[in-house]
Amino acid sequence: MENNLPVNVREYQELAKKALPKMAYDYINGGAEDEHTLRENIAAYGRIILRPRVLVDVSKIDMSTTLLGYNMPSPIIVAPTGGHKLAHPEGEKATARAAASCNAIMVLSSGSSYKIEDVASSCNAIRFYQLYVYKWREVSERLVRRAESCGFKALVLTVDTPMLGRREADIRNKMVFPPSANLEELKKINVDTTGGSQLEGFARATLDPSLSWKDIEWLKSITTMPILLKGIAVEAGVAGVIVSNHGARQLDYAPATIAALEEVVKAVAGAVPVLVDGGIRRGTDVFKALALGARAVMVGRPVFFGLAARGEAGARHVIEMLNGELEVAMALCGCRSVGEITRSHVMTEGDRIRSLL
Ligand SMILES: Cc1cc2nc3c(=O)[nH]c(=O)nc-3n(C[C@H](O)[C@H](O)[C@H](O)COP(=O)(O)O)c2cc1C
Ligand SMILES: CC(C)CC(=O)C(=O)O
Repeated sequence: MENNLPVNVREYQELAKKALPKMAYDYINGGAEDEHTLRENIAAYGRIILRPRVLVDVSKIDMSTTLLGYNMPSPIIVAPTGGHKLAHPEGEKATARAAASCNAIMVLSSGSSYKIEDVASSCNAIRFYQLYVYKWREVSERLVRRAESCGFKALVLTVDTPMLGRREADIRNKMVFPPSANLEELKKINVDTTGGSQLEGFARATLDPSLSWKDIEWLKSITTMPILLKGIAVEAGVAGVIVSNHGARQLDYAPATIAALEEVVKAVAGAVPVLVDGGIRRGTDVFKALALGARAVMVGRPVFFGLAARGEAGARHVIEMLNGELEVAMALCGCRSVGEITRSHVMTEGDRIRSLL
């Protein structure tokens, strides 16, 4: 197999499907309800066309950028996804090493299989921590403090999950989530599993559905880390926003993220960086997101599939492939740096409709 490595993210997905038990694959791959948004997250990228420039000297391509003052060799970040032990016994430690070897920022999920401290000590890297707010604020507060003392550089507050979306495959499979090492103190909570998915029952029992704007102030009061809001379209005195629909796992019929990006970028008007995730499977997708105003992108399932198929090496290869594809896309579009990727390098559906009027 090592001589016959996958050449794109889709091939990793096929390998992951073969390697994983159905329950794990369905959990990772699935979306909410009709999975309309799940299909749209990808399809909407397909409707954006690139407009290349030629006869530009592209012998040197620089994909580097910055986020919150940190240098990144490329604008690709590993999105927070929970339960990496579902994919590999080394779980988030393997993912962290894969990201670190590419100098890519990884966002560690609140639902990680491994402890914050174990991931932090597994390798040296810039890491962010994704936070869920639990009904017991002190539980979240302790997580924030642990992440901060382990050297995590920013908090990614997920705001689209006051409760879990209805993932029907998980309900059918009676999905059981691997224990989250950081949430030991929530183990004793009574979880009602009559709905089918144990994860959904756990989320209902523990996540705080009252989370609202005022809680951003609370979070600021307990940490000096900058806060990025994930799953959102407005800004509230935070360090950045991430246009995300949680990989289409929460509200079905929410817009495809790439279709919502430009509007958010306009509203934020340069005050803070805007990131996007959901449906990125190609370097050209990253290029399109940057052209529409994203500072950086996050990828979720592709890295998870790489981890499932080939462990740390697979996760690393997925990041490398996406970087390589982005480099080719930039060269073939005549862009030598991310700063040279502009709005005029893409034609969206909206542009096409307007051009017909
Ligand atoms: C298996 C899985 C687990 C996830 N777990 C989390 C999580 O714990 N916290 C979170 O904020 N987002 C979570 N997400 C959402 C991702 O951070 C991200 O928004 C999404 O995966 C991006 O879409 P993509 O998978 O198409 O790249 C999860 C997504 C997947 C697929
Ligand atoms: C509830 C988390 C542990 C995982 C999550 O956010 C997800 O499955 O989308």
